[in-house]
Amino acid sequence: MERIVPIGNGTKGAARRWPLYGSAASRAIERQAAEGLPPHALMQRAGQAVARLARAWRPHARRVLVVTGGGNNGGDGWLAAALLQRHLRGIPGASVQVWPLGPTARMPDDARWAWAEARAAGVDVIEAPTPPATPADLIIDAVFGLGLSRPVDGPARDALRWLHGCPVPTLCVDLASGLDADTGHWWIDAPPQPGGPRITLSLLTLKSGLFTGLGRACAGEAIWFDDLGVAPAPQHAPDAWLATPSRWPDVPALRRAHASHKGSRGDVVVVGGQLPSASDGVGMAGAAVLAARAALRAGAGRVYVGLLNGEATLPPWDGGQPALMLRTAQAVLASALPEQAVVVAGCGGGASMAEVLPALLARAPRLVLDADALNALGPAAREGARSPAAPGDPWALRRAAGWRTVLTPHPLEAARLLGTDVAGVQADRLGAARALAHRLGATIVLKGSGTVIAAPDGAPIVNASGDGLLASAGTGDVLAGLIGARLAHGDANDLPAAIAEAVAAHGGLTQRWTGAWPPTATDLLD
Ligand SMILES: NC(=O)C1=CN([C@@H]2O[C@H](COP(=O)(O)OP(=O)(O)OC[C@H]3O[C@@H](n4cnc5c(N)ncnc54)[C@H](O)[C@@H]3O)[C@@H](O)[C@H]2O)[C@@H](O)CC1
Repeated sequence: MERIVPIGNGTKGAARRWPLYGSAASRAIERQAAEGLPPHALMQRAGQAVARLARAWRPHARRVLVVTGGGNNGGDGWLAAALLQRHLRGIPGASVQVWPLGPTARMPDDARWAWAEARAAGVDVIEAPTPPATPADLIIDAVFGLGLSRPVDGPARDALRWLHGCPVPTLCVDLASGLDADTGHWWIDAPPQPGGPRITLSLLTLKSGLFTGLGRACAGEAIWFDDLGVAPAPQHAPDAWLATPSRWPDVPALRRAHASHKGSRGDVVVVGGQLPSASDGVGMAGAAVLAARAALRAGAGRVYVGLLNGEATLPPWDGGQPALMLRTAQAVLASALPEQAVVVAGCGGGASMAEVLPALLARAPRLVLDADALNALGPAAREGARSPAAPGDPWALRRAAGWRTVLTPHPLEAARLLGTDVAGVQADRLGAARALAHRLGATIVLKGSGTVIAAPDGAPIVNASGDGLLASAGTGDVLAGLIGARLAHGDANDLPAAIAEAVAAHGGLTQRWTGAWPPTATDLLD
């Protein structure tokens, strides 16, 4: 059994790249494993793993309440109840209660066997928890696991509303009941944020839905994994990969490179940051500066900022990072920078972005499109999807030239590009990122909890770092700058993997934060 998140520093699991599986692949792996094992062996191992983690996490819990559903997730719960009952037997005040939701008569074979074990061990079966509001020291949530793929209503929904609002420490078996294993969609109308301390133990496989969408919000402080002694066969291709913790930017490696110079670290130019015009007075230059500062901070050799809107006066320098080279976007376009540097386009670009985007699409072999660059290309990208071989289609030209294009949409920007809405994107983030990558022949970084990095080929990568502290203005600009710097370093051969390193490093910025107040985007770069 290993803890997957939060990611520890230097732990055994830290350097591993974890395969993620959805429900279909998990069931196929389970079927194959079960064929080579004695009856009920997997459920026995699952119940043992649950009981072991329960005891390790809450060693002093005396009153345990196990809430079970009618499938094999419930079976895991029944077996854990049996084992905990045996462990606590004879201890004054100890009790193990099971609250079955729904009839036990139609349970699958494994679960029926586990139910019989629990009854033989003498667990107390109850109809519903009675007040007080904290009926136990520990709750085990074993209602739904892989088997949930539709909304929950009726008594089960009421029970889950109670369970998820309960302040008692809760161990979720496989998945928090209500979470979709494939997508991280939440199937009940209760808040996904738990009412008390919570952890999740994923069994047999790590499910994709644990790490994106509402997965992390529902799973609690930690996600643990027990493979039940099963190694998936090669034919079971992962649906996604969990990103490894990032060692980038690798400061010791930069230190060792005695013979390097700023030119060998690569150039980044950020094009965006609309300056306020006399007519509208709206300026967004800070966004481009943030992206540029992030690129510089992450080790890019030279970083330029091409600000939009020539009417306004260009600030002479950035007082916070005087090493940045400020100029107008027109001056950038008049130079060879679009061809030679990694171009990060869009941060704070406003409506003016549309004027420079066609030139950047046509000229920049390494292009990161963020924010207003994405807004500027919305209809064009959709048009490209309908007729990808249309003459002059920049996407077809970029693909043919083997140029690198990275899009970093948040869910609303992705929804615009896909012609859907935010709910549609969030309901299946892996699918949305993959669809966009296929459509444009580009690499997509779909931001949000569990950022998804999807290329046209191969399984997507899901980022595991970061937390709610990233939900503030400017952090997206910082991410775009970090991706630019990562691509500027010459060794980004595996593009999605390289981008995943930048995304992981971005998430890691909040992990370092120890302040009493939430950080601003600028604070994260200090
Ligand atoms: N069979 C085994 O040996 C193993 C089973 N495992 C466990 O088994 C789980 C999968 O078991 P199942 O396939 O039985 O699925 P679940 O136990 O997740 O759910 C199936 C049950 O939920 C009901 N259900 C589904 N959606 C519902 C809804 N919206 N409203 C009300 N009821 C609903 C179904 O009618 C069925 O009774 C895994 O998540 C894992 O916890 C693992 O421990 C691996 C080993």
